[in-house]
Amino acid sequence: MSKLIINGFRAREGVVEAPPSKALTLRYILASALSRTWVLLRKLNWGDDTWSMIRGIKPISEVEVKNDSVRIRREVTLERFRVIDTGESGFTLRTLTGVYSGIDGTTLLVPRGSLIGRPMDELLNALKNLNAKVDRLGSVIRVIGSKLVGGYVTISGSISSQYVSALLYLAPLTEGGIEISIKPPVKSRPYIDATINVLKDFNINVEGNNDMIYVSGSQEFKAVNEEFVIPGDYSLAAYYTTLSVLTGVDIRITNLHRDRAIESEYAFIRYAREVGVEIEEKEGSVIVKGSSVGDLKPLNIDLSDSPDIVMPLALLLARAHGKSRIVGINHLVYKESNRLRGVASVLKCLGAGVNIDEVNGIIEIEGVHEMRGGCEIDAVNDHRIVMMSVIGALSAKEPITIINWEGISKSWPAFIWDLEKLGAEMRIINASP
Ligand SMILES: O=C(O)C1=C[C@@H](OP(=O)(O)O)[C@@H](O)[C@H](O)C1
Ligand SMILES: C=C(OP(=O)(O)O)C(=O)O
Repeated sequence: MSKLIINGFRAREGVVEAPPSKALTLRYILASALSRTWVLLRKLNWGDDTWSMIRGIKPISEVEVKNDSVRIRREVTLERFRVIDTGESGFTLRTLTGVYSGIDGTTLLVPRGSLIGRPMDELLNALKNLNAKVDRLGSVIRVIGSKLVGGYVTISGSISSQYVSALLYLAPLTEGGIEISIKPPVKSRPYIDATINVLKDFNINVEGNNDMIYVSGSQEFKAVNEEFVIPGDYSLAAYYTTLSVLTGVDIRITNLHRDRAIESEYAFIRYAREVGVEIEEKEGSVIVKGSSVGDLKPLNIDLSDSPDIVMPLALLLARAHGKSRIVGINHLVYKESNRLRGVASVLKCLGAGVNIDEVNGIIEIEGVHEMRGGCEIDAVNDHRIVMMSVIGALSAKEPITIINWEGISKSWPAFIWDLEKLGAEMRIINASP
């Protein structure tokens, strides 16, 4: 185990490129694996979750990885037994459980680390109601797949939108399609829309409104283009925005395209503006005017739709003048760690006032004028808690030590180097030789 010591920040360079979208990388890889024609995907997010998805599709597809691109197409194999290591990727485990339910053969899906114990039951029950043969042996999911008839199914919307994404990927593979009724409250809804948009890029027809979605069966995945370029990730770029504000340095973030954003993640830009940050958007770039930030305003908001921006937004609110309240985030406890607790522990180290209510999914934050530091944070190997800890620490008065930070590789393996280029002063101490 190593310790990451954050000493401070000396601005060096103000132009950075947003890392490619993790959520879209995974969606395009999975859809391409179901397409009979070759699809070229460029500028992928190369975090651990992408490798989990690539391992996951290999038994049913041809995959050629070259530089930062991948070519993929569906392959018909006679192989009828597969074991897949899904790593810690919730999206991979859930959507593959759905997809392999509709493909002949037995598949064992093996979750690792923090993914063991994350919720799956609602999805397994929904699939069983569609006559899929799925069960769980300890942490391993066993899927005995076959062509399913399809039908009507209800699923909770309050645990994870990825259950719905799983059913959406499965539906075209069934004979008669699936009608999905999502039981409210529906959390992370824009991620369902992101799945629907990617399916549309593969000629899959999806109908319906908010809580009722219908996807007809026996549809072919046929990519509308031979090539897709993955756009930047607004939920990851949010940490650059936060760094700009907390350190008072202007930063231009390239590779952010409004028209291809996932709304859950783009919402960060809207809230940052509400807090009082000046942000300009032009030609695929976001320019954050950290140097002209005055007093930040507190917020009272519902982030049911946007779980992944809670962490960077909490950092901004920790510097706001007054008390903020974020509600609707019960689902933060089901992520790579219990993120309500993670956010609280980072904010405490920074000296902000914080109160969490895990039952009702609420965080209250009392802003401070200056981030304190001088403490140790256990980032519990949760990539978004690591990012929050590092960015908070870069603006703190006293050095902060972060342990269990290696989980950063889930979505942004180059995070530490990318920040060093901007002027972050950090060092790593290896606890063992
Ligand atoms: O579908 C996706 O790509 C995601 C959906 C969200 O999860 P939930 O739907 O479980 O809230 C989000 O937190 C996760 O990082 C990515
Ligand atoms: C929760 C996340 O991803 P997943 O659910 O796919 O593991 C995340 O990236 O923060």
